[in-house]
Amino acid sequence: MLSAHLIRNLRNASKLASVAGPNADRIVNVKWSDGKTGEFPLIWLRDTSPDAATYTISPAMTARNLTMLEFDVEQKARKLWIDGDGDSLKIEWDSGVLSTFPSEWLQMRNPSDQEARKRRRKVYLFPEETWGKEEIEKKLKRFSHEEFMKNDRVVHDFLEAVCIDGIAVLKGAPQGARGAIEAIGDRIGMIKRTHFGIVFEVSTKADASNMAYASNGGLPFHTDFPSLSHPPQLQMLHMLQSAEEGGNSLFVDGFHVAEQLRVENPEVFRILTTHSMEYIEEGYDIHEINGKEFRFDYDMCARHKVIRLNDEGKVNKIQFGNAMRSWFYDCEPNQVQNVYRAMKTFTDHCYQPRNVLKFRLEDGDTVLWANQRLLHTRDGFKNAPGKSRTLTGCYFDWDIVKSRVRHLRDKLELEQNQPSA
Ligand SMILES: C[N+](C)(C)CCCC(=O)O
Ligand SMILES: O=C(O)CCC(=O)C(=O)O
Ligand SMILES: [Fe+2]
Repeated sequence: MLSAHLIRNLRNASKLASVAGPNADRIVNVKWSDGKTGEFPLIWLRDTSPDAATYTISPAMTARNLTMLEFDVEQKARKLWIDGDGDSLKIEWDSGVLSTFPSEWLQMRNPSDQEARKRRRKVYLFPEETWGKEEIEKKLKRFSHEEFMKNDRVVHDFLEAVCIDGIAVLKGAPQGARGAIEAIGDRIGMIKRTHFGIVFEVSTKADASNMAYASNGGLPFHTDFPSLSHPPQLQMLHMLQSAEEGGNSLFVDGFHVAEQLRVENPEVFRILTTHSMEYIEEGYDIHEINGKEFRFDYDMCARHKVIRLNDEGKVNKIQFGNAMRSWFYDCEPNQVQNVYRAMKTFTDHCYQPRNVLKFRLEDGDTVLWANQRLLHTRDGFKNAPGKSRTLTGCYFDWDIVKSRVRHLRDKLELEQNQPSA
């Protein structure tokens, strides 16, 4: 569904004035009464025609009925005309199918309108705004846990903040309430299960399966699970019992650090974006599933770059963790020293005070962040007598988180909502 706001804007816009073509490139040219124009590929108009023969649209599904196997990509139109006093474009196809395209439907999707294309790209929710310490301290968004649990708008705003800043905080769940992480997880959608279970507990334990469980010490900056080729994209931690002293949470925006290196140390940037590094994680974790203890043995191994770039050269993934880094470099021995220098410089940048966000999770606070973008850690801590610092945590993937944001934009009729079919 389209937001009332968007529909109003488009309705107010203008009427269709004329249609011409298709031309030799099979483009249909449309003009609106306010002078705007649109170039619509004929075959695209057939393929996306908003009619019941072309699409099945029900509350449970939006899907195209046409199959590519049977679809004639050279098909022609018998007749094209502007109908209803400029309200719609009508096309009668050779096959006999009749399509009706409302004026606002065409404006919204106009492939030759740069604004329409720009608006559509926002549907992927990739508006990352990278940050250093100063920026994030000003804009880090904190929401009330209680409001999050009962108000959909808060769920939307919280998750949207995570899309943009890569991190946001929920304050003040009922203290010591086990189950808070599951309840938040249910509000978001689906928790991503890993070899540490659905929900894990961070506390100092015997036979630790991870460095975070091994001592009250601090940890080095890391992303979780560099041992995986597809590590969870988001991580959440909820503080059940905070330490008496220390145990602060630290975050650094890996995308920001990567961009700094690109400018300030191009050789290090080159090595980290071209040389793959291997990570291993061998051991077992005992966790609970449906009230029963479950032992999972694993032998994880993955190889990837610390900084991964997409096809356009934009930084789109950070993965690094010193605890799981392996011994294998798969390069000539004389290159290894420089790989170490690069990892060292990357780490030094992560720790530079201009880059680090540090705060304390109080009992009942929760933080959700982008695990393939931010590196995180905690500093060492001292427990209050008879108490043990304890957090619970879980993971998510972007598809679920972003789906929730889009769904809420639709349900709450927010301005940013976009059409599906
Ligand atoms: C938080 N925990 C222990 C469930 C997983 C940590 C993964 C890592 O150290 O990379
Ligand atoms: O103890 C903490 O605050 C965080 C530990 C950690 O790195 C994790 O749970 O992934
Ligand atoms: Fe971690």
